[in-house]
Amino acid sequence: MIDRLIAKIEETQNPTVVGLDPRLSFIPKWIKEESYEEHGKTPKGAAKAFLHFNKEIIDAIYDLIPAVKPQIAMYEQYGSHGIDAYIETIEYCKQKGLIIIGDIKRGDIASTAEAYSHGHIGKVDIEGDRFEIYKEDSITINPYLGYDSIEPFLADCSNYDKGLFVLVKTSNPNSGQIQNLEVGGIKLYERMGQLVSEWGEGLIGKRSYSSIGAVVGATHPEEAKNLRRIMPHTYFLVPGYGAQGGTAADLAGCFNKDGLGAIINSSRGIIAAHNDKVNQNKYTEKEFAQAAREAVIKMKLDLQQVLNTIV
Ligand SMILES: O=C(O)c1cc(=O)[nH]c(=O)n1[C@@H]1O[C@H](COP(=O)(O)O)[C@@H](O)[C@H]1O
Repeated sequence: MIDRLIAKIEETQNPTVVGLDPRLSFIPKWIKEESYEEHGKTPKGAAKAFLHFNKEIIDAIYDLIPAVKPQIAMYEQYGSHGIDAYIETIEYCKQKGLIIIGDIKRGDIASTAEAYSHGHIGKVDIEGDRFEIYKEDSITINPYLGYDSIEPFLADCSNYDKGLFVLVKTSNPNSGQIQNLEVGGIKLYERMGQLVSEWGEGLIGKRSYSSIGAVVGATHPEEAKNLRRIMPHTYFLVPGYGAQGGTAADLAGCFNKDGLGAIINSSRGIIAAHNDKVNQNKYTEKEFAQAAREAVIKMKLDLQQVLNTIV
């Protein structure tokens, strides 16, 4: 998976992943009204509005970016219709050649983890016939139950060229309550960084990076720099840029000297750019996808400036 992701990052010259985290408040009124008219003001109406919104956003930006990260919670809350919208969003993005990082943050063990793995990145077996269900290329995993919550995914990563992004140092304000505790003379997130690096050793690709990556928040630049040193062969998925306050200056420590090593996520900053205060009155309701495209271009320039200081 990691070699495919790096190839797409190089092709687009853009280490950006756009988070597809739709909310009804971001969706233009005309899309919601069309959907409610056909499907009612119901979970189905909401899920169909998400799908329409996502497709227009993807049409406007797919040529500029290597990857998308749909956040499953936004869809799952609407039950089976939401899950259908999640799956159809992934299929649409795959048709456009994008790498899919499913933000599912699973964290169970043993046979339960194996079921998550088969459903999301492997295949499910029904009486000897095999089916791909969600079709992500990579998924986010919570590792704080230990190796038993990682190991069941490794076979599918290897068999189907898939990957994981494992939470190491998360972007949220209170992540330090647990992740920065001292354990055996180092911080817990540092220990987790060592472990994720070890767990990924069997899945190193041609470009010397592992398909087992790490989630490292842009909002904690010192910790990111520290982790970059601890885990040189681990790709970082970096959320927290933009809406959560992470800036370009905070990102330099996430990259390696080769200009690789990190892919930066922005969700609201791109897909809700038309609602952003700085863009007030700049876009009509019909121009939301154009607003997303312009936000991607702005982010790309911002990231290129960071990369210019590194390589
Ligand atoms: O795993 C993630 O993607 C993630 C980890 C983390 O530490 N912080 C974090 O914000 N995220 C996700 O990244 C996205 C951030 O969205 P914005 O703040 O709107 O850019 C959401 O989907 C979060 O669930």
